[in-house]
Amino acid sequence: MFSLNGSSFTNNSLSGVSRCLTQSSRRVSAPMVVVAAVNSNGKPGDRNVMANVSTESAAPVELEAKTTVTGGVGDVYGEDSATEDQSITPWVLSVASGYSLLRNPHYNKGLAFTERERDSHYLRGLLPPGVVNHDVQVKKMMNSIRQYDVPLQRYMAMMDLQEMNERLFYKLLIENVEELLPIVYTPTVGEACQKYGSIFRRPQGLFISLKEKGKIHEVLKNWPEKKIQVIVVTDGERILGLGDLGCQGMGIPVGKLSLYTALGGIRPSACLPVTIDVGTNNENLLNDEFYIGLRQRRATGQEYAELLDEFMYAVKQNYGEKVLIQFEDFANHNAFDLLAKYGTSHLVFNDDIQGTASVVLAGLVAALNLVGGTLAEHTFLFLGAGEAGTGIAELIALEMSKQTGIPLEETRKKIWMVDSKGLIVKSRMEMLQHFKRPWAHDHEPVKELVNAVKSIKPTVLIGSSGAGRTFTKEVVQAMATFNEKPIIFALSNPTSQSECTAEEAYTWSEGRAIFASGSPFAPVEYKGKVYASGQANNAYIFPGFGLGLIISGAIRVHDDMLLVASEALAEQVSQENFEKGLIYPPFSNIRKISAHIAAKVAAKAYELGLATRLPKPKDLVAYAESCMYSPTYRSYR
Ligand SMILES: NC(=O)C1=CN([C@@H]2O[C@H](COP(=O)(O)OP(=O)(O)OC[C@H]3O[C@@H](n4cnc5c(N)ncnc54)[C@H](OP(=O)(O)O)[C@@H]3O)[C@@H](O)[C@H]2O)C=CC1
Ligand SMILES: CC(=O)C(=O)O
Ligand SMILES: [Mg+2]
Repeated sequence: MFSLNGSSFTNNSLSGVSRCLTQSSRRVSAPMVVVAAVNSNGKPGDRNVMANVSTESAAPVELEAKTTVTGGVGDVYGEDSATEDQSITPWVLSVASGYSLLRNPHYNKGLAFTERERDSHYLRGLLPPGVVNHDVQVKKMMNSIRQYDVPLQRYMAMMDLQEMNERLFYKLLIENVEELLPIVYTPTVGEACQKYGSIFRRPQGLFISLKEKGKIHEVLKNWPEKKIQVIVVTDGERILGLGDLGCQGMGIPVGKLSLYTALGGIRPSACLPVTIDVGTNNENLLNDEFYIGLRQRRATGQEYAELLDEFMYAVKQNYGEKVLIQFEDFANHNAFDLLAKYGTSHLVFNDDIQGTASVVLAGLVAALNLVGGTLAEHTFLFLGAGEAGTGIAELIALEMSKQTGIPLEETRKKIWMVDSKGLIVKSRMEMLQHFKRPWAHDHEPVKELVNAVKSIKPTVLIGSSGAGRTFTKEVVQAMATFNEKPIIFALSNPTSQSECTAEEAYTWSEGRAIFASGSPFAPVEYKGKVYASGQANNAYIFPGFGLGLIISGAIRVHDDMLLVASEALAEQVSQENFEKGLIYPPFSNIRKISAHIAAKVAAKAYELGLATRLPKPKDLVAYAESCMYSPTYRSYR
């Protein structure tokens, strides 16, 4: 659905085949496009009102008298109150048809338009005569994508499809999720971000740079959709384990939001990808003639804080209290502060700190079925004490504390961390960033990971360093000497940054490791047995988590919601999965999993008094499922 400003009116106006709806109230069941929507008398909110009458659904929609084009009732566009010397903008609601219908990704069905639709929507001659159904289109598209050997080419083919036929894109992704997730998400999305400047074609989200300071509220209105429910925002400073990619980080919010739709059932039109561009400290990008972002070093301090603050309040002003803002891939020197600052005023969620914590805790709870013991009986060692590492550690400590009644300060002592300077110990306290301090325990300094492993003797080793191949043979072998079944998570993305490969984990532990990684690895054969590893990635959590917040109308995120999301995910691991050594369920079941996560998160929101959608539905799983977007084609009258 497009609501276009004056400048794009010509491109999208519907030529001779357009028909205007001028009655004050009528049923509409054809694809509708707002072709001109310019604030007529400078009345704030006019464009929002117009967006409300537009709909992506082809289902009949009642247009209330007060929101129709004829003015009069309510005079929402100021047409009646305008004096003769005041100008107003003439605008129409048009039915998308003919060429413009084929160019509209929300409504285009390509060769799946029926004979009747081809007649009634002026499509004759614009399409070849063959008619194929949605299933055949999916089959054909998968064949076509499989022709590409290079993952980045597959990524670009998927992006082209998303811009051409949205429902085909989502059907393809949902039905082939295990094959396509590594394309639209990690690892390929990492390469796409590195090359985003060269492959950039059309806007997939909003770029908000320092140039837009003071105008962010207006910039948000340039986005064609008005009913936004989820925003994923990055400032591009820590893109996966690839570092500062500046404005090119846009691939991440775009990818995450396509998973919100495919995996969590959030309507595509309700998703808004945003990249905040405050510059980059990446010299290669600054010197790259094809770089698409601001060519300056990163703004920091007050300048940074002011831009972010303006953004956060403009979002609330535009989309209301209940829009979910997911912070993604910020550097840790901003991420923790932003979460703390806006956690009390906005519905915010940091995927790297909180989503990752929830998915890893789920994997650990499931792994206990294979190794035995309770969480509190295990000892944890992390390589990497940043957002992911300390976020996971805190949630494990919280869960241990809830299970045992032991205070949090005590349960934290079961968790150790190594950063780039070595083991985090009390003697380093003064020099530590605030988020590392709870993990500084009594121990002599240790520089190398392998020595920390030998000294602490963890049962669980978690890599969250962004540094590839740091779980060496010696490290994995050490884990395997004092653990019958060492639990090893190599969380760093993309694949190049994984702390070890699946093959290394199984081979060096002689097939005994319980292994999961952030980016997927193919099954490994070791001594005649095949080992399939799980993907410990926050993609299991955030789509269902966000859905739960939305369906309950939650106004704040609470740690207990992360715990129940974890529990819901762990419950979805079947006996059959365990028998294969898996601690996560297959992604092919993800929509069912997301509905369960959503139901538990929503239930917790109601319990905590944070839900605003009343009354509470009786069966939250069924309700969550009923709210999920389906990419099935609609029939156009
Ligand atoms: N699987 C998943 O779902 C997720 C995976 N991740 C991945 O985790 C990684 C880290 O992300 P995040 O925590 O946000 O990043 P941060 O930058 O916040 O933290 C990185 C941490 O790793 C430490 N570190 C870096 N290099 C080394 C090294 N060679 N040896 C020891 N420690 C090292 C850093 O040390 P110091 O503090 O001293 O600089 C820091 O403590 C990324 O690759 C990201 O893709 C993140 C979120 C979710
Ligand atoms: C998965 C993810 O969020 C990350 O690697 O940053
Ligand atoms: Mg991330």
